[in-house]
Amino acid sequence: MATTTETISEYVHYHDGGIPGKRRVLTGVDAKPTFNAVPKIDMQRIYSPHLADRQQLADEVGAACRDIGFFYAVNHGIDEELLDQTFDAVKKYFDLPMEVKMECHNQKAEKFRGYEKFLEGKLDPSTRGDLKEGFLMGEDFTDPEQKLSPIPSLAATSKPRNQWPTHPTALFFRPAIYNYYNAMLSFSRRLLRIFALALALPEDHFDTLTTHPMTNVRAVHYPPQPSPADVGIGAHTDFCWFTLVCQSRTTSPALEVLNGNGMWIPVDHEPHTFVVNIADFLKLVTGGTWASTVHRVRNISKESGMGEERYSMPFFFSPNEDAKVSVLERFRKEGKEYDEFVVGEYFQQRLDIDRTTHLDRDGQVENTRA
Ligand SMILES: O=C(O)CCC(=O)C(=O)O
Ligand SMILES: [Fe+2]
Repeated sequence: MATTTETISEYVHYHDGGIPGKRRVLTGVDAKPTFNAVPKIDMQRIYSPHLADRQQLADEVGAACRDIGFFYAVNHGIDEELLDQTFDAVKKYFDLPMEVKMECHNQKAEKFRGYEKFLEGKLDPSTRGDLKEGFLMGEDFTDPEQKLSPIPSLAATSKPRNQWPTHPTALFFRPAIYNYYNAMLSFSRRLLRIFALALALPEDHFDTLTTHPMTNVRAVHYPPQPSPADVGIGAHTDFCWFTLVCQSRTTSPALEVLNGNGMWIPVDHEPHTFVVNIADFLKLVTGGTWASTVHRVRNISKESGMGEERYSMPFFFSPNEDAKVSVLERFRKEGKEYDEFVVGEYFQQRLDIDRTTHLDRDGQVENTRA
């Protein structure tokens, strides 16, 4: 992908729903109407006691979810100091010696929770691997910080899932990540209600599906990439309901979003905002009306002479692991059958695919969805 994504290339390659896809690059008279920027949406109305305000916000959010699949959430109400402190903790964690980080190597955990080494992820098999290191945590009924009671139908959830460092120099990390996680979780629950309104559903429509949601924070460190052939994270769509990303400042934009003409649109750092993107489950329940848009990260700051380290903190939010979801009534076509699927099973399949698939350059599926 990184090697095939310039505008002179004929196709852009990516992973969509775990399936290799490609999109033709359309220029000149072939170009179709699509987005060329990611809009900023003022989220203050999410806290309004007036439904009319929340509905107005939902209308703006709905248009972005349909036309782009991405938007910046500004004025989101999450304490800016908390975000700065979390970034500080994340930088400090990645600066720790490798042996301290490797105590929690993600290969030791069932759901790849814990520390991921440089080049261990490889979303684009045409590269040498994702030029990033990360730390993944998520829902865990045994972590007291989450104040969750085990759900009888999910016996497995009472086993620990997260791995946390025990080395004295790394103990600061867990509380810092939990401060961020808890703030993001509350905000995400509110945002889901806005999504419901945007889909012309009652505000609480998704609440029963998200009583004990699947969630993840992934702290990521992208060093300046030495070569244009490298990629921080290969082109992909996310497999959750939606993602909120807080990104650190780099002079050159690093996060990029693929538009309908196969062009990469940069998503600059905007201080103290979140980049929100729709992911596969919301695309699925809306019958494809909302876009789970392909994106990637390249930390090209070295090329501009700056050589800045980049950090990001995606928060992934999904329905309950045992929730069954299908295409919403209003997006169904008459006479067509729709399968229901269990969220946790779909999630695990995607996790397995991401770990095992390699793009077969001859066998790719073309996908031209904007
Ligand atoms: O680092 C970023 O800005 C985005 C990361 C991302 O796309 C992901 O982790 O799925
Ligand atoms: Fe992503």
